[in-house]
Amino acid sequence: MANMNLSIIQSMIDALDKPAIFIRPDYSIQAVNQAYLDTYQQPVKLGLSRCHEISHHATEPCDRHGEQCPLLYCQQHGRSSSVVHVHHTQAGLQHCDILMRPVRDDDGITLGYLEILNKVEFAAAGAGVNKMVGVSAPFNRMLNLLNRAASADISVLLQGETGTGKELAARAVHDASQRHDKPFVIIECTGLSEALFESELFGHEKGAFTGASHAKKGLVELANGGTLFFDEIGDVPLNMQVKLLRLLETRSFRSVGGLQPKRSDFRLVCASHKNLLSMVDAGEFRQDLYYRIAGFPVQLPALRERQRDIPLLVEQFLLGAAEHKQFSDAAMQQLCLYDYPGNIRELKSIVEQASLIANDNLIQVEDLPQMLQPRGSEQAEPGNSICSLEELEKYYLAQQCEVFSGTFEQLASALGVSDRTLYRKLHKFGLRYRSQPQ
Ligand SMILES: Nc1ncnc2c1ncn2[C@@H]1O[C@H](COP(=O)(O)OP(=O)(O)OP(=O)(O)O)[C@@H](O)[C@H]1O
Repeated sequence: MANMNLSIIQSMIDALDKPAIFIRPDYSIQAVNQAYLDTYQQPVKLGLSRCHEISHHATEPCDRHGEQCPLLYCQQHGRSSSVVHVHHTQAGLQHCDILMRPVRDDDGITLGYLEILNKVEFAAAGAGVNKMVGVSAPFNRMLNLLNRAASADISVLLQGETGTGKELAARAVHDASQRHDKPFVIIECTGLSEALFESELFGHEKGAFTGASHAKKGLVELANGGTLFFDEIGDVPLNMQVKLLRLLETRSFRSVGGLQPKRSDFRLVCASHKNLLSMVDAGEFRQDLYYRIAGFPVQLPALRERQRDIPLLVEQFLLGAAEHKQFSDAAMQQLCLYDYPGNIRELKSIVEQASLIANDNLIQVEDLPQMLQPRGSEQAEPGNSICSLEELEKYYLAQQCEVFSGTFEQLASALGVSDRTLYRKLHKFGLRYRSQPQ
């Protein structure tokens, strides 16, 4: 590449305050800025060092290790790519949101790729800190979406089964947004009566109703400048949905007993474990409200879709429950095989229970709750955990859904089954492959 072009690119990345490099299609780093050099441990030799050697300490590109390679995506699709990877940095393992763009000359010839890195501060690849913990591909894909949503002021809808971390994700969006130093206000929608709904949300004036001895600000007003989080929005009854819609459309409201309209400037985040679109179809949720709240929908993966994160989460929860204890290999295997209908919350409670039950520092299979005991364990040797072939099949499928990088059809073919059979098996085990047809 002409030196002229390279010096322009160098000046361009020098102007960025985020770590950035310019790489060639063979992954070699041609230009690097100071922020990048400060972030990573390995020294960069221009023209020789390859990006994956610096960020992953790996001799091969990321896609050989089951991660989506942003450079490959740019090459295949001719457009920018964005993905979250876990990198080796001076500060240890860290989630980085990578934005990669092809750089072309005046004739449209691709000169190379610009890679800009953005640390995902609200996630952790190791236990010990109060952050969203995980390293699996479905978890990293979710981080990528949360990070993107956080930087805009768009309304975010978090959908996922109970206990998948929706409230934690809502806080992460707030903490990573420009509103992070303003209030984060939670509205728990389950079980709110109409009267409570209005006075909780909009506040009331003195004497507005019996017992209103003083005026009280509502949650909407308290959230001014910050984020308003509606947890379990699917539980808001239809007659209250109209009032909610009006608030969201105008950002203005009237307190109970008040005459003057008030305004509040808030960022909206909603969560639901129910499928809101099905509720719209069933006439249980207003369609106009759905489109108002679902500016940026994010699906949180179930724990059974991110089995790789279980040992890390277990370590995290042991730190809070019994720091000196650990699970035996057989017990950890059982933990990884279980379904977790209650997701991360259930895992946390299982870890807390088992660590209390274990008499010594090594938590054994026998210390786990009944539903995690291997089938037929009455006949099995103590500590010898045999799992059924069906469990093994589910475990293997869940792993492949996480690491396989091809299409749904390619996954079926790699597993030696038809598309229909794969679809049926995934459905049976409550699993989903990311590019699975609906
Ligand atoms: N990635 C994670 N790392 C560590 N802890 C997590 C993670 N995700 C969730 N948790 C923990 O799991 C528990 C459940 O999380 P949370 O309350 O955010 O789930 P939820 O989806 O909002 O649940 P619900 O649908 O029941 O309201 C909490 O104790 C939370 O701290």
